[in-house]
Amino acid sequence: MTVTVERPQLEIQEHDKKMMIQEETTELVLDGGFVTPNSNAFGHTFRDYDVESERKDSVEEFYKQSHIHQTFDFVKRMREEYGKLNRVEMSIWECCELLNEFVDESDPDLDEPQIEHLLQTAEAIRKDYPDEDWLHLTGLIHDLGKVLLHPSFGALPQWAVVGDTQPVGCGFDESIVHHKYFKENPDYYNATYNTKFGIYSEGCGLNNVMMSWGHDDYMYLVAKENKTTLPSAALFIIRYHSFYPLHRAGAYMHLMNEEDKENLKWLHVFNKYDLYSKSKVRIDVEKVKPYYLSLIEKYFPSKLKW
Ligand SMILES: O[C@H]1[C@H](O)[C@@H](O)[C@H](O)[C@@H](O)[C@H]1O
Ligand SMILES: [Fe+2]
Ligand SMILES: [Fe+2]
Repeated sequence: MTVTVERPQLEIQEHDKKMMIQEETTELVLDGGFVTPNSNAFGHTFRDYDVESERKDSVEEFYKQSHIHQTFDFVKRMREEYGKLNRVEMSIWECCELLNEFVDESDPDLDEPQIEHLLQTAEAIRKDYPDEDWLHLTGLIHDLGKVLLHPSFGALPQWAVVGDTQPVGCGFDESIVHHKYFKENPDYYNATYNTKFGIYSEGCGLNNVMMSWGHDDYMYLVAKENKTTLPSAALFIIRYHSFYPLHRAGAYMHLMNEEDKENLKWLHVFNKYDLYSKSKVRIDVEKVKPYYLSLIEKYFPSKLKW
């Protein structure tokens, strides 16, 4: 398996050298030294949705439900409803703690509580990019939108919160995991939606594209409406990190504008840590907490509307 990542705005010669070496070795050494493992916590390659494993059937059932129910109308309703941000007031850290009880049913690679995943991602980035504090914080918060699973957010079903995302309002690309279940989605037969562009146009910009509803778009809304000072690349990462059809398979590129293309470079960097830092190695929460609290204070108000 070869993973190609572009490290934006930085000298890439060193990186290129490593990429050449990695072809010869079994483990992939990338960027500042993060070693991407060959197999996940269950001993399989990452994001293999077909391999027989203890999570295979439940993950497939998850995508079946998701693909049936994520329609254009559903997404529109959810964006309007949850965009009000009138449910809870809490800090970023309080939200991290709320996630402790949830396990993501869409994930073939991880069955740990979500707070572990947040810290594993953030800490892995921090090692390789010590100066990009905004990217550390992005790692910590990128999945906070999964609080939609919590009773105080209406306890949404997993299919309305997690899993990969894709645009609605245009055709479903073949690269989407378990694509066949879209045949049970009414939009699949809607002539306005089921073409390459659907209701969109060439280069219209992802900001104008409605994405299937879940933790990405929700957390983007929370961060933006609460006036975070994080850079636009951070908001882009939060909003599209589950858009694997785009950032992994290269689908839907025709909808991107120039700004999206710039931001996509950082999403590629981020994705490696999001995906490959998933492991059974625990992080000492109390030890790293002061550092992350200082970042939260730098980039967010003390209480946010959710
Ligand atoms: O199963 C995972 C998980 O839900 C992640 O949080 C999401 O970002 C991924 O796209 C998805 O495949
Ligand atoms: Fe996620
Ligand atoms: Fe994640």
